[in-house]
Amino acid sequence: MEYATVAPALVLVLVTTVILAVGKMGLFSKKWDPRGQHCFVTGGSSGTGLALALLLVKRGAHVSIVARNEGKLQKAIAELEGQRQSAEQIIKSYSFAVDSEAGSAAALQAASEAHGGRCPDAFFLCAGASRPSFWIDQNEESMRKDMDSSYGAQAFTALAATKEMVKQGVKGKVVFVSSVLGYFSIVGYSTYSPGKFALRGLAEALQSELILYGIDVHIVFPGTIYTPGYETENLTKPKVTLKIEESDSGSTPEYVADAIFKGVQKGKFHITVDFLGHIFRASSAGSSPRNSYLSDMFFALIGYVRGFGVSLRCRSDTVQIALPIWRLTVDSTVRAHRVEHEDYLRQRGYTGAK
Ligand SMILES: NC(=O)C1=CN([C@@H]2O[C@H](COP(=O)(O)OP(=O)(O)OC[C@H]3O[C@@H](n4cnc5c(N)ncnc54)[C@H](OP(=O)(O)O)[C@@H]3O)[C@@H](O)[C@H]2O)C=CC1
Ligand SMILES: CCCCCCCCCCCCCCCC(=O)[C@@H](N)CO
Repeated sequence: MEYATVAPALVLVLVTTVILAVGKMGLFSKKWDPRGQHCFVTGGSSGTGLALALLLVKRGAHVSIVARNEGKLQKAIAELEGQRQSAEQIIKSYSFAVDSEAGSAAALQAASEAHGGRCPDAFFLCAGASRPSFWIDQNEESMRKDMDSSYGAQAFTALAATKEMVKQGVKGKVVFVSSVLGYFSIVGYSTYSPGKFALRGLAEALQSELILYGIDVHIVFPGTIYTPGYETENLTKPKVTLKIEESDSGSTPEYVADAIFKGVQKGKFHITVDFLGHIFRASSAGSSPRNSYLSDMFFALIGYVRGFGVSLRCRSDTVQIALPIWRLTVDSTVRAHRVEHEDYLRQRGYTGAK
């Protein structure tokens, strides 16, 4: 191609990139301030939800936490009270199961009553649970149940919240908490990942549709978080799943809460909290709204090299190139587990004795 035709094209690409990048920096937009706002946090009695509720209380927000277990809620409220910034702050807990529209609407109504009937300004949907186990052990009931605790525990609250915000003309925020397992998956998560992927689908539809009402939508994709929920899931997690997860260094709930808050403040749509998350976000973004075109390009490049690593597998199983080859090592870890798994299948009566 002639220099005369390539040069203008390159300049055009460069100018467009700079315009998009500067536009996304949000230099001229005002950051969200939770002070005096009513924040509704589901799953606020434990782990990430509790850390987020604490952060919001420290920043002067009115906070309502929702979860099922009353004892855990009371303990959390004592912690939140300890961080109160002013006597005016309304800090309350509500015991409801939020994996149905009725439960979510009832929780929302109860929380609104403390504010003269006005619905909350921001919804942080942290409720959820995972129960890692082999696919072979599932049945229709367990699949539906796990879809309820991954997808339903957030989707129905989003529905109830949207209806109320629209009715009252509140231009609020809805923040979903998915997982990096909403971008990819591994052995053991066949009933959890689908719900976390589904949350992405829902968030993308709502990011578009709720523009109609001036409601902002965000979705978070954290890796391992050291929480009570994580401790519980590890009690039954297949060994091979634990092994693969060793390569994820994990984060504290406080670190994740801080990253969620900053992401929301900056108006990011897909919020990832660590390097691992950034790579998976950039390499599975498709045509989802982007945060930063420049840094996404960098992370996507690493993602691309990862793709290259996977294609090498066709020729040899032994090629090893640091990080890009991660996916390869996952498959070989699973393959190495086959012999042990055959015993498992026999013990459970799935296959006959040899
Ligand atoms: N920990 C991790 O490694 C990761 C977690 N995540 C996601 O982050 C979110 C928070 O997890 P984590 O920080 O570990 O929190 P925990 O598992 O420690 O706590 C979960 C909270 O959600 C509440 N909850 C669960 N189901 C319901 C329900 N149906 N109705 C109402 N409340 C409910 C629990 O209270 P109660 O049981 O009393 O109702 C509790 O307050 C979840 O959505 C999880 O999937 C994402 C990536 C990694
Ligand atoms: C590009 C190469 C990077 C290499 C490192 C990748 C390691 C990923 C391992 C899997 C992490 C699983 C996190 C689960 C979080 C979660 O949602 C559950 N704890 C359920 O609560």
